[in-house]
Amino acid sequence: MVDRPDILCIGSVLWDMIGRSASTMRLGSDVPGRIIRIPGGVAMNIAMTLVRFGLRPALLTSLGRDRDGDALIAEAEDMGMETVFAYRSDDLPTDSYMAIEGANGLIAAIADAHSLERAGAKILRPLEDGRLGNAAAPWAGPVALDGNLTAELLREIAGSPLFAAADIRLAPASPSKALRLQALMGHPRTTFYVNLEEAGLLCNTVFDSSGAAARALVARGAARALVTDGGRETTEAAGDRVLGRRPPEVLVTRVTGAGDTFMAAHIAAELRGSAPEAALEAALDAAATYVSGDTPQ
Ligand SMILES: Nc1ncnc2c1ncn2[C@@H]1O[C@H](COP(=O)(O)OP(=O)(O)OP(=O)(O)O)[C@@H](O)[C@H]1O
Ligand SMILES: O=c1[nH]cc([C@@H]2O[C@H](CO)[C@@H](O)[C@H]2O)c(=O)[nH]1
Repeated sequence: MVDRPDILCIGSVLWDMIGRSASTMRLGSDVPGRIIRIPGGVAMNIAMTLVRFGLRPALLTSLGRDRDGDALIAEAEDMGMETVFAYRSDDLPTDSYMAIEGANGLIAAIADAHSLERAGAKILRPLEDGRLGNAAAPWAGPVALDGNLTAELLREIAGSPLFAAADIRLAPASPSKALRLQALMGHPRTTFYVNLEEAGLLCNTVFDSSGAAARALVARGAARALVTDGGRETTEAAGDRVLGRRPPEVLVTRVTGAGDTFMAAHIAAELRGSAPEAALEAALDAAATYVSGDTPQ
């Protein structure tokens, strides 16, 4: 018997290959550095952060029946995630992502999430075959949904009875995939977690504050939007309700992963029953602690 997970993480679970160099890099650079392979993909990154906040996430993703897939399953199990609902494909390989980071930041990255895209709705089977729900009694808990899914599958999810009772928390995968999230505009139970740039992409403009961005997302049909803006004010908007809070002032030692930390801490606080103000403050506190480097990565 499988215990009911606290939350479903739906989307990319893959291997990140990250090449890092202390040199400033440009097109054509060939420099010494380090290359590491770590679990990644937006759904996996969110799941890893949710585990840090004491939740047990289940992964709904596509993995090959290959060594890379087996190794990812083992890593996820070790971290305390539920992996039995992951779709294992006989013919599609496990996905991967490759990034080059220089002293001057991310130089370039390629996300090969083709297997996830080709698997399509197969990753959602546990939501309809009774293991996690079915059309008559759909999953009624939280779902972290990742913008690596194709726009077509996201549109299908938006109209599906399988998600009619779900509390959807949506996260973008990359600026180039931000527009895919538009499929969930108008969905009555979807919360968008985006930064200021992603909010601008979704609204086809450039915002100068999270308040303007969150209000604009709601005007475009988002049931709820949380817009972060680094060390500047974060805003939550839902219907007519707008809540803005400034993050605590801290000395920043790392930034990558701040958005995931904010989202996971906010979800965890709400699942504990916190009111909007307390949940937002808990998420900002957790993200501030994270960016100031007080917690292990
Ligand atoms: N300089 C900072 N001071 C305090 N908190 C910060 C700072 N930068 C980021 N944070 C915290 O992290 C949250 C998310 O930051 P940001 O808006 O940069 O997200 P992001 O761009 O999605 O991050 P990521 O680097 O993970 O992609 C902020 O709302 C804030 O709570
Ligand atoms: O298109 C995508 N780009 C990046 C990611 C993931 O985000 C992290 C980097 O920002 C990294 O873990 C990568 O796998 C993804 O899943 N899809």
